[in-house]
Amino acid sequence: MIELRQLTKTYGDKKAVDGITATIRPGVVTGFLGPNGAGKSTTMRMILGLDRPTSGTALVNGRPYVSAGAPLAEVGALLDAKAVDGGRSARNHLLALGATVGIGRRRVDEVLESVGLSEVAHRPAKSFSLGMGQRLGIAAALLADPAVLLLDEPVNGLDLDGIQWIRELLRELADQGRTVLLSSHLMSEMQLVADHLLVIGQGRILADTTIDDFIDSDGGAVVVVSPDASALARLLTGDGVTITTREAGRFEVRGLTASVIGDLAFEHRLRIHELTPVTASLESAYLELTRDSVEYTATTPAHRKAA
Ligand SMILES: Nc1ncnc2c1ncn2[C@@H]1O[C@H](COP(=O)(O)OP(=O)(O)OP(=O)(O)O)[C@@H](O)[C@H]1O
Repeated sequence: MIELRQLTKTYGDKKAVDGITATIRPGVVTGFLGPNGAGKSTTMRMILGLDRPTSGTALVNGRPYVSAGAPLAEVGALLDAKAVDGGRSARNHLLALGATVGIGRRRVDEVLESVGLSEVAHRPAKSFSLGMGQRLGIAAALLADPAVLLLDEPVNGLDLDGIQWIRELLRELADQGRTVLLSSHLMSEMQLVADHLLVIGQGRILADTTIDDFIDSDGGAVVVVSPDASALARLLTGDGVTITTREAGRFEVRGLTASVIGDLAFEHRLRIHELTPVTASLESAYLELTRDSVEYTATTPAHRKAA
């Protein structure tokens, strides 16, 4: 179990993590999600004692991780899959790591087998593809059989097969009663692997919920294409209705059904060329939730609200 209580990290006048309180439970895969710069890595570093909180606490199994007796056996972490001596073989890398906590060949070979690297175990790590490197990083995290796993962007760069593999592995680890926390800024990947979501934006919690409830919280939207878009958007604007202009003549409405929009347009003699309900998806719920907290955005017009 990981417990965050009012966890805060300030760099200069920037709050990278701003009073996060959450409990990450054993037995489920928790996805830690947020746009670039949201504070995910900083939070994970504080959990691992690699960064000191400005205030608040991060506890692993009831105490700060730095004070854990056998750190490798307490928390398995993948923070940077490239942090490997590339000249060493995968097996030697794990043997060297294992030697620090009395883990020998048998366990190393077992872990190599479980991440599917047995056949390339003698190849130098620098010859590994991105996906193989991620597998090696995960092998290192699993080595001492920890009860808590913390994986930063573990599916980054993996192909669909690799993502499937991680999903099954994480499910198995959670089913064994472990605490599994993994971060990503991509909802599409998270949707495939997590049961529970902790969503942050600009250092603050935006959602702490199951994936199913997260999807349900998004009522879906209706896409409207109309040559009278401005007049129609003005007509539809009201309490509980959100209108987002995607491009000239096309906007998205939340809070009204397609039939209500169609009837209103008809009554006011406004033309509609397209009226399409969009089923709620995790991706759309996520984009909606984090829209105002995206720190680095390439284009703004797509998110502009209609007048
Ligand atoms: N050592 C540091 N010094 C100053 N600012 C920092 C430092 N580390 C992180 N930050 C800032 O804190 C904020 C949170 O960064 P962090 O890396 O935790 O975000 P993230 O959610 O992991 O992002 P990404 O998805 O891009 O990895 C960012 O604005 C970042 O620029």
